[in-house]
Order: sequence, then C-alpha cells, then structure tokens
Amino acid sequence: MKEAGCYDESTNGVVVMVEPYSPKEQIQQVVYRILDANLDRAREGLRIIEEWCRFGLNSGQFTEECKRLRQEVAMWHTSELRAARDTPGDTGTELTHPQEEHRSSVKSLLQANFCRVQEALRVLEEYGKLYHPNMGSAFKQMRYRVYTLESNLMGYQRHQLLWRSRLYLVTSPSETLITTVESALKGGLTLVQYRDKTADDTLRLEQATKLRQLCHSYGALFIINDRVDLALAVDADGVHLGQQDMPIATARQLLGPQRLVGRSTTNSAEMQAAIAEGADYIGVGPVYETPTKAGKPAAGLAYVSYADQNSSIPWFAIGGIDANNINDVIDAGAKRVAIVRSLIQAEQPTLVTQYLLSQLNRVQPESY
Ligand SMILES: Cc1ncc(COP(=O)(O)OP(=O)(O)O)c(N)n1
Ligand SMILES: Cc1nc(C(=O)O)sc1CCOP(=O)(O)O
Ligand SMILES: [Mg+2]
Repeated sequence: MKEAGCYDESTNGVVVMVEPYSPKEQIQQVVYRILDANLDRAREGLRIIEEWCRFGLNSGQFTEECKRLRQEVAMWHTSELRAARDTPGDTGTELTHPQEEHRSSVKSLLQANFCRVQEALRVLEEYGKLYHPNMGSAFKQMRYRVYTLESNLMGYQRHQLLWRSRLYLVTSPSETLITTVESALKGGLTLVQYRDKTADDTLRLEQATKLRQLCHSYGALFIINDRVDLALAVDADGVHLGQQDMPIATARQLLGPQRLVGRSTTNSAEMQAAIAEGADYIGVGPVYETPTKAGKPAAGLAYVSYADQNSSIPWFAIGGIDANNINDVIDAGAKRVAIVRSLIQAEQPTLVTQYLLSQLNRVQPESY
C-alpha cells in the first residue's frame, strides 16, 4: 500500500509520514488532487488568454477581466490542496493530444484555451461541492463569466479586424479559387467573401470549408455571400446580404451578436436603412458598371463621396474597381474597396493585392 503523507505547516512544507490513509481520507486526497490540478489548469489557460488581450488586442478591459478571474481562481488554491499534489504519480502529465502540439492560428489557440478553462471550471464546480459549500456556485459563476468573455472577445476581434481591413476580396467561380485566395492572403489581404451564385450546395460547403480554414490560418476574416445557413455550417465570421436577401435582424437572430452582417447599398436611403438596422459594414456601389453584376446601373463616384461624408460604419466601394482606377475611387473618399475580377483573374494575386493595399494605405480610415 502506498505510504500516505500530509502537509504540515509547522514543518515548513516537509512531508511528514503518517499512518496510511483511511478509505475516507484516500477519497479526500483524490478530490484534493483533482481540485489542485484543475485550479492550475484554469489559471494557466486564463493567463494564455490574458496575454493575447494585453499584447495582441491592447485591451485593458479584457485583460482586467482575465486577471480578476485568475485571482478569484487563485483564492481557492489553498495550501492543503497544493499539498495533495503528486506529480510523479500523475499519469496525466505525460499525455498530450497531437492537436496541442500544433495551433493553426491565434484564433484556434484562444479557442483551445477557452475550452480548457471551461472544462477545468466545470470540474472545479462539481468536485468543489465536496470541498466547500460555496465552491460549486463560485465556479459556476466563473464559468458563465468565461463564456461571456469568450463571446465578447471573439466578437471584438472580428470587429477590430473588419475596421482594419482595407481590401475585400469577393470571390467568383474559378478553377484556381483556393490558390488565388491564398496568393492574395500572402499579399496582406484580411477579408474574403465566398460568392458563388450557381454552384450546388455540396460544392459550396466543400469550398467554403476550405476557404474558412485557409483564411483563419492567415488571420483573415471569412464571410459568406447571401446564405446564413452556409455561414453557420462552416463557422464563417459573418454573412453579406443584398437588398433582396433576408432582413439584417433575422440574420442577426440566427447568427448571434458576435458575427458580422454586411449589406449592399446603392443610394443614401439604403445606406441609412442598413445603418439603422444594425449592419456591421456596407458595400457602396456599383461605382462603375461591371460584368460581374451585369445590368446594375452605376451609382458612381458621387455615391462614394456621399458615403465618405455620411457613413458611421466601415464601407467598401465596389464595382468595376481595378489597379488603374483605384486612385480615382480613393480621391472620391474611399478608404476601403471590394474587388472581384481584378483579383480572381489576376496572374499574380499577391502583387496585385500588395499594390492595391499600398494605394489604400495612403489614406487613413477612422479607427475602431
Ligand atoms: C461587399 C459587397 N458589396 C456588395 C455585394 C453585392 O451583394 P448583392 O447585392 O446581394 O448581390 P450578390 O453579390 O448576391 O449578387 C457583395 N456581394 N459584397
Ligand atoms: C458583387 C457585386 N456587388 C456590387 C454592388 O454594387 O452591390 S458590384 C459587384 C461586382 C464587383 O465585381 P468586379 O470587382 O469584378 O467589378
Ligand atoms: Mg446577395
């Protein structure tokens, strides 16, 4: 039988060997070890999230909430729980999941650590009930706070990146769709919309899933054109809706508050309505007539200038924009543009992306 020990404050942490534990004490030691391990796990996970809030997002509010949670977790980490630790005898310390060895993006790293913290808090909530009458409810509350933090943080990251994005690639069917999008991402693209008006849903699901993974691995946002169901199915960052698509409020209800909803607008009335209905961004166009949206009359540069003066949310000039005329669109007031053909049909999408971004970066948009 394993010799048991107990932590004695009076011996400065020296473990004093005593009689073997009674069955009841043995169970108590197991519970203590579970609590000790999960208190550590929760704090470590929170610290990893906190570092991103502090250095990546520069957000005092999120950093403070992580810190408060860490401190509250630490308050429960008593010396008797620490004393129950048995690292050499813990078979779990050598078990790592292959996914822990590789993270494809900061987003997946954050998601994995939120998951880790939530699991640890759930364990603390349940086993804590055996330790202290208030521990279960304290950790239940913390678990809900972590859910709220995760949802707010992910939403904040999306909005921040949306506001930072200057160039928006809207895709059209192409044999080289994935490689073209990747080339543009290599050039610094941070916002992609999957748009295929003719494919069947099997192909749409397949391509959208690949593109979402690709975009997220480059830290870019991924939006789905028209289809809220597809956006949810592939875990996209949001949806783009035209005037004939579903109401913004309905999309928001389905997607939740943290995903992005964009709306096409062609005139001032549509712009004001989109803003009032809670769109996160708008398309402003067509600036020029374009075969990609054949038959839609141009709204022109005058509407670009109107958007510059009147839009309180990010807006993307769209329609017939290319490397030759982008400076006219910028001169009319555009700080962000959305493009189909000039990127999808480009021989060197990386170079075209870099050029378009270099022109857009000459003007500064308002920040988030
Ligand atoms: C950024 C952006 N702006 C406008 C549109 C056009 O949307 P919509 O009017 O719904 O037309 P379709 O793209 O669905 O043909 C867009 N997709 N993206
Ligand atoms: C998809 C789309 N929406 C528009 C709008 O004005 O709402 S213009 C457009 C097509 C833009 O394609 P290209 O960059 O190839 O001209
Ligand atoms: Mg549409």
